[in-house]
Amino acid sequence: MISVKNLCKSFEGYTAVDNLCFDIKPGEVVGFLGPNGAGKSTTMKMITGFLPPSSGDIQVCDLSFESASLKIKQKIGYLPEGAPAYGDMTPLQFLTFIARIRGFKGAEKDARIDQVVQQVELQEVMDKPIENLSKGFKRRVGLAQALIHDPEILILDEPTDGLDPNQKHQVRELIKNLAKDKIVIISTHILEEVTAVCNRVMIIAKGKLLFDDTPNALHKLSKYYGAVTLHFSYRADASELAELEGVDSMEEDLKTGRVTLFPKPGEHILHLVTAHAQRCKLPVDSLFVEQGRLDEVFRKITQEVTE
Ligand SMILES: Nc1ncnc2c1ncn2[C@@H]1O[C@H](COP(=O)(O)OP(=O)(O)OP(=O)(O)O)[C@@H](O)[C@H]1O
Repeated sequence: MISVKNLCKSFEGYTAVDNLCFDIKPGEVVGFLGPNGAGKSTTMKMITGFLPPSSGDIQVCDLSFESASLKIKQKIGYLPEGAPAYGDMTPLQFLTFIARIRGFKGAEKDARIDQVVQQVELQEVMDKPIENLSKGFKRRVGLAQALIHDPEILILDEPTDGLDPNQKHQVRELIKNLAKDKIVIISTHILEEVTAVCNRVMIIAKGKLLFDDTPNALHKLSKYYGAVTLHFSYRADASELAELEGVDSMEEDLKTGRVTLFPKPGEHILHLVTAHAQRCKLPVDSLFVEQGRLDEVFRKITQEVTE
């Protein structure tokens, strides 16, 4: 369990983290979302013990950094932003170095290294200098060092930044497949990532916590949640759709040719829209219920404090 109370961090008078309060329980995969400079990395650095808070309290598994800094650090695996590593070492040398620091020796050390190398699929680059590796492999080396001691808590700062779509998918699968009783905190700029891997979302802007709930609750804040969007194969008169019972309003995107129908509160309009489209033989080539648009919700939530 991580318990954060009234956490603040200032840099020469500038408040980067402003009175954060939250608890995180085992099994939670938390996505930290926020614009550039929101305070995500600074918060992560304080939870890992890398930076001291200006004020406030952090407890990790009922331990505090003042009295049990080392014990806490043993429980945490941390991938800092940019996955820093010693570039002239090979992954084998780097992971051996980290494993020793984490207290592993002999056969146990070798077994831990083998396990993480397989987990993040580093086999083919183990003897190449890290500085010569692609971004994706560098990031995987960073993940491997964070996982080497099988920590209870994993803190990953932008783990998929700069990866290609296949590599992003692999890292997300890896995070999803981690033991279900771990705490995982990831920071990301990719809104879809939170729905892909997280079961809790925190949105931070200007150091303040603005949203803390499930990805589904975030989707529900979108004005598009539950709306029905159609596309016609050629231009057609959609005005009667706006008159259907249960439809509150209609939005037409002239660029894409898409028509979106917004339901009245509490109404489900899919069956009405499909029935009308069939009856009037509208040339519909796609029709779907919107899950909510995260970019719109993110803008709405963060604009209030950034304006
Ligand atoms: N060591 C430092 N000294 C001075 N200011 C700092 C320091 N570290 C962070 N800041 C400032 O604190 C604010 C929060 O930075 P932080 O890196 O935590 O944001 P972030 O949400 O992780 O941003 P990004 O998404 O761009 O990585 C920024 O304005 C940043 O410039």
